[in-house]
Amino acid sequence: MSVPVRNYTPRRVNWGSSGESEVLTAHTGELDLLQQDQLFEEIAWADEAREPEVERLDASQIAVAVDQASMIYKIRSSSEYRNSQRRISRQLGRITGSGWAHVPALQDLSFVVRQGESVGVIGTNGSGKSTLMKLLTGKIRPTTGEVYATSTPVMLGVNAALVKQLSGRENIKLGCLAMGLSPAQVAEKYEMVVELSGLEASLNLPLKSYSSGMASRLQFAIATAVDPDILIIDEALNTGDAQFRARTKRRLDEVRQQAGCVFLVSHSLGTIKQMCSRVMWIEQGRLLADGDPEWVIQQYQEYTEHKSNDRLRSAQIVYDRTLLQLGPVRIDFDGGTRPKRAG
Ligand SMILES: Nc1ncnc2c1ncn2[C@@H]1O[C@H](COP(=O)(O)OP(=O)(O)OP(=O)(O)O)[C@@H](O)[C@H]1O
Repeated sequence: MSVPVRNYTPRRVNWGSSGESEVLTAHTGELDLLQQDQLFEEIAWADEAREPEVERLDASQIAVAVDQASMIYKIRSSSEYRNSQRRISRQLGRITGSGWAHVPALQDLSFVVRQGESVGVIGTNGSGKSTLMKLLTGKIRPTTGEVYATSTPVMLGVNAALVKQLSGRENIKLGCLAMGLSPAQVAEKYEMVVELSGLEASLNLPLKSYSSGMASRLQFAIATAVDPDILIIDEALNTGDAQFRARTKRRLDEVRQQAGCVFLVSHSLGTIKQMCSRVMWIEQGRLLADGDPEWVIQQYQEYTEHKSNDRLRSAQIVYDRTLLQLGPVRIDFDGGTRPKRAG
């Protein structure tokens, strides 16, 4: 059975005051026309409905499929804000049922990740990376669209519970049991976890004597004991030294070889380059780039450099130019091949 994935490629780009426009197709050399100093006035989808390209995929190779997923958080507005606006808000509230604010976090994301891929996820603060990971684990449901996963992804964050009063050894055993391993499986995995943590010399000490980097390493080592099909790592590797990263890479390679896939969310571009075969850049809630790590990271660095020097227009140009190169994906499933929904 197979899952067709459709690529809609045409987009219309208008730039300059002359109102020139040209339909560009993603993945063509025409994009060279767009030099960095050109001003983009507008980027919009081409209105013309073109026959989509259909790429045939084997469903057994798919780990995760995200289909036009958007996420809007609905939160209560702060009381100070409500108080300062009381008179107006009371009147408005009568009409709109207010007191609630809507925070858009992700907009219309579609992509497919295959078994064996290691995907780096980058983006500036608040761009939507963690929200996407929460969608993948099923912790939250998308406001619109759908997220599918062939098995429940295991999220490894820096906040996994460790007990401060217990030793490293006891934490390994407890942590593995808490993740659902049987005592026999814990015994089987124990040495691997110890080796991966690289903390042999400190394992008899209580956890409260560990540095935050040591604690993160232990968390990481414990979490990878479960051989998850889909592993999500959120920032946990940043604190590790070069030796730890080398060991981690070996373990992640093993996880991938066991037909799994790995998502690594990190602000450490060096770690991402070292570990990942594919990089997604999420910015302002949109999937801006998805592909070769070197290329995506280069665009991202250019963008953040402009931003940090307050060159907002230039940053916007990099944003628009990068978005142009992304071939949007639309997902259709054949009957019976749909993986289960995440969550
Ligand atoms: N529980 C929540 N309720 C309301 N808004 C939220 C919630 N979680 C995240 N947001 C908002 O959603 C947007 C995306 O946040 P998210 O945490 O996904 O970004 P991020 O890329 O992981 O950021 P960072 O790199 O700083 O960790 C932000 O505007 C954030 O304020």
